[in-house]
Amino acid sequence: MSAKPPASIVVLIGPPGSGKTTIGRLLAERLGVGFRDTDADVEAVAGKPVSDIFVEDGEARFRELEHQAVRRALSEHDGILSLGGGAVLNEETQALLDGHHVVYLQVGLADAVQRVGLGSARPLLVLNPRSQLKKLMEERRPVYERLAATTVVTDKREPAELADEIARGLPA
Ligand SMILES: Nc1ncnc2c1ncn2[C@@H]1O[C@H](COP(=O)(O)OP(=O)(O)O)[C@@H](O)[C@H]1O
Ligand SMILES: O=C(O)C1=C[C@@H](OP(=O)(O)O)[C@@H](O)[C@H](O)C1
Ligand SMILES: [Mg+2]
Repeated sequence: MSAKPPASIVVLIGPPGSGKTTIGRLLAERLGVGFRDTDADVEAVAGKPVSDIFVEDGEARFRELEHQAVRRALSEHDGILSLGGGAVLNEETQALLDGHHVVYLQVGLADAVQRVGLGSARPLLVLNPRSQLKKLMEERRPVYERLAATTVVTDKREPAELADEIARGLPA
């Protein structure tokens, strides 16, 4: 019996508010493939929302669960995988992305702030979302750029239009 070939997965990375979850879902619908999101997978394993994991178990525990979620999704899944914005800070997670098609959704500070709003769903952004986002975007930009095969600027553009553009640019 032949071994199963490695799954071909498109991985979306970028800061909070870049649209990874929204565009990943749309892209999967257009391509007729499965969609997974590491935040949803972590929540399913932990049995509680990301914000509760941060408060009750701490960020370090969230990052462990997140790394395990990326590993599991990359080994089981075949389709589109959206990561949480901070997942790529882990060097072991970065290594797992090797061989997959990584798309970086770029967003400027103004659009990102507007998109994440003032909700408490993203615990890192609860206090002063604008300055927190600015800091984490500056710190992470080089990592996103290094890992990406494709970069898509999302400012002032509709998710549907972006999903179409990404679909057209994927390797055959
Ligand atoms: N290109 C876009 N234009 C306008 N709003 C967007 C766009 N992409 C996402 N959004 C909105 O911004 C919010 C955050 O999007 P989400 O997909 O959760 O981002 P991420 O997963 O990267 O944090 C959602 O309310 C979503 O509807
Ligand atoms: O950037 C981050 O460190 C985080 C981003 C969030 O996901 P999104 O990027 O999908 O908002 C979520 O994983 C958690 O709140 C931490
Ligand atoms: Mg998301």
